[in-house]
Parts: sequence; structure tokens; C-alpha cells
Amino acid sequence: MKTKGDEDVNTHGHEKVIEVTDLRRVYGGGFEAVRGITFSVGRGELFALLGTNGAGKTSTVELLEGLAPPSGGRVRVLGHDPYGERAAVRPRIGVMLQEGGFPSELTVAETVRMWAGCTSGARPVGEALEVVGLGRRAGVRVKQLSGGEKRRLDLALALLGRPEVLFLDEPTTGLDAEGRQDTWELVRELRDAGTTVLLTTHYLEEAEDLADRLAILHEGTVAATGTPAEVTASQPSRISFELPTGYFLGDLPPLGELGVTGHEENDRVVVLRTNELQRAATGLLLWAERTRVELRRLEVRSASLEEAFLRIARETAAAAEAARAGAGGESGTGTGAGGRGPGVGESRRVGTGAGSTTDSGLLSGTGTRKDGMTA
Ligand SMILES: Nc1ncnc2c1ncn2[C@@H]1O[C@H](COP(=O)(O)OP(=O)(O)OP(=O)(O)O)[C@@H](O)[C@H]1O
Repeated sequence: MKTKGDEDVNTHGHEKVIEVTDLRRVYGGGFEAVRGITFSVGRGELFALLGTNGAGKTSTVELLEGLAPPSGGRVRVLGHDPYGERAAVRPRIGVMLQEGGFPSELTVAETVRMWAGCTSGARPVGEALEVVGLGRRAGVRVKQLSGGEKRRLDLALALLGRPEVLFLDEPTTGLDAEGRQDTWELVRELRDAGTTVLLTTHYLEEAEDLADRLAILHEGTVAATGTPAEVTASQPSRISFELPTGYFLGDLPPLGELGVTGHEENDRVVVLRTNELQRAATGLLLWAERTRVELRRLEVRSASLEEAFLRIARETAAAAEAARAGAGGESGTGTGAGGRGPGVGESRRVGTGAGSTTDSGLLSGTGTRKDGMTA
């Protein structure tokens, strides 16, 4: 038996099931959608790929699924090249595409049966439907399913062969809050049972809740990676409150001494940003106590993944813009040749603003799958 050497395990001690090294993908027109991405996913880990529209998530996942060969770099899934050694990889993976595209006249059960015919070791049809909560819809035609039910049918098909590795491309888009929670629960169960999951999502709360580790992609590169806690820890925390009547910003203790790195005031609501949350909050509360004032609407909290995401995307975009300007290139080229998605600024507007919860943190609309692409 092969002993696992250092190269076979990731830094978290898991056997590497997905390995991506300096991966590149150039489309037919010459547009480079994936520009040297490196990451690995260990057995039983749930890894999320996040990114603005057009960041390269689907382009990357399609290479992992073996739908196209990379233009450069290397991909290994379960130790094999998923494109060149498709037969070795395909039976061991499950793929939930962004758009399944089932024959709409078939019933739900017929669709699963048809799929089971091409899947080795397939679960019984009834079990496959029960797993995703579609047991009672077995006799309904696919065209009569709601968008959320179609996503669940997609998931049933991906799980049919009890895959070791599951690729989920935006699995909860179109689901209501309850459907999303159900899907998360199921994905958690699968992960806990040892399935390796690679998830792309626009819901930051989904990644924060589910992912063991994640990577934020921007314009085809990895802008940040780590556990959700590691990625958010790199971002400043936030304290906000209403200035007490008769007081001004200058009446507060010197902000620098409180460890505040940035501040803003709007309609007498002050927002302080700090990497030393306890020190800043303590200093502020001691001041309020001494001055005998009440800090109304006081909120003290660590950065959310959404804030981290928006800041990273903004900073990466600004750095790329500066590099383009420095190189004498044209500015404002956005997401490149494809250019179909909104840029970072637009995603930011669509996302929930700072201070809101991330429950509906949908950063952008559903993309569609781009089959038949050249690579
Ligand atoms: N077949 C194709 N030919 C040329 N360019 C393409 C093709 N498919 C995608 N692109 C471009 O590659 C870039 C990355 O697209 P991709 O779909 O991988 O991003 P994504 O992160 O999955 O976006 P979304 O969140 O919108 O699904 C985009 O600029 C897109 O327009």
C-alpha cells in the first residue's frame, strides 16, 4: 500500500482529494478566465469557491469535473487527471451543474431512473428522491416542478452514485430560505459522512456556515484563501454608535490611542474600524461611563465574511486597475473579454451593505452554464 507522503496531504493533515496547481484556462477568443490558481481540498473537507460574477468559478470547476482540459497548470481529482483519465474519475464524482437541463416531459422518477441507467452502483430511485425530499413528487413531470424542486432533482442526480467527491455549482440558487436550510443540512451530513465537497456560491452566509476552507476568486486569481475565520480575521472589526447630544467626534478619546484605524460619521452615527476590538470598545465604554453619556444604537462586532469579501474584491480591483494604468494599459477593462458580469462595484451595491446581516447576502444573479465552450 502506498504510504502517504507530505505531497499527498494538505497543511490540515487531510489526504488531498482535489489538487489544483497554477491552473489556467484560456477561451477560444483568447480571453484568460483562470490565471494561475492554486489550492487543494482534503478528503472530507468542504471547500467553497467564492467570487464576483465572472471571477472564474465555473471555468475552474468545469476543469475539475473534466469537461475541458486546462490551458496550463495541473488538476488532479482523486489522484487522476479528470480530463485525460475520465473513466477513472467520473464514477467516483457527483456533479450538480448550474443548469441541469432535463427532458421536461419525463416525470421526476423517470428522470432519476434514466440517469441511474448510466450510473454504476446507483441508489434505488426512491432512496435518491427521499434524500433530497422529493419522494412525494416522484410522479410529477419535470416541467411542473418549481425552480427549487428542479435544483433538488439536480442534487438527487449528483448523489445517485454515492460519490466520494461532490461538485456543487450554486446549489441553493432559486431555493427559498427553508429549502436552502434543508440543502445545507444535507450537504453537512454528506460531508460528515466523509464526502469531499467543492461548492461554488454567491451566498456568503452559505460559505461562512458550511465551508471548512474557502477561496475568494477575483478576475481569475485567488484573492484570499483560508478558513472563514482566517479570511474574516484579516479584516477590521466595527464599532458603531450615535454621538450623544451635545458631543462631537473631537470629544471622543484620541482614536489612535484606542487602536482605531479608520472612522466615518454620517448623520451623527459614528463608525469606527479597528483590528483591536476589545481595546477600542473598552476605551470607548470607559469614556462614556466617565462622561456619563449613553451611546445609543451601540453595535460592536467582528467583520463578517461579506465585509471581508467586498473589501478584498474592492482592493484587488483597485490594485489591478493601478497595475493596468502603470503598464500604460487601457483602464476599465472590467472582467475581460467575456465581460458579461457586473464589476466589483456593482456586486457591492447588490450585496447587503455593511451593518446588515448576511442572510440574504446574494451578491448577484444566477449565471448560466456555458456548455460547448472551447478551452
Ligand atoms: N465560453 C466562453 N468563451 C469566452 N469567455 C467565457 C466563456 N465562458 C465564460 N467566459 C468568461 O470567463 C470569465 C469567467 O466566467 P465564469 O463563468 O467562470 O465566472 P463565474 O465566477 O462562474 O461567474 P458567475 O458567478 O457569473 O457564474 C467571464 O468573464 C466570462 O464572461
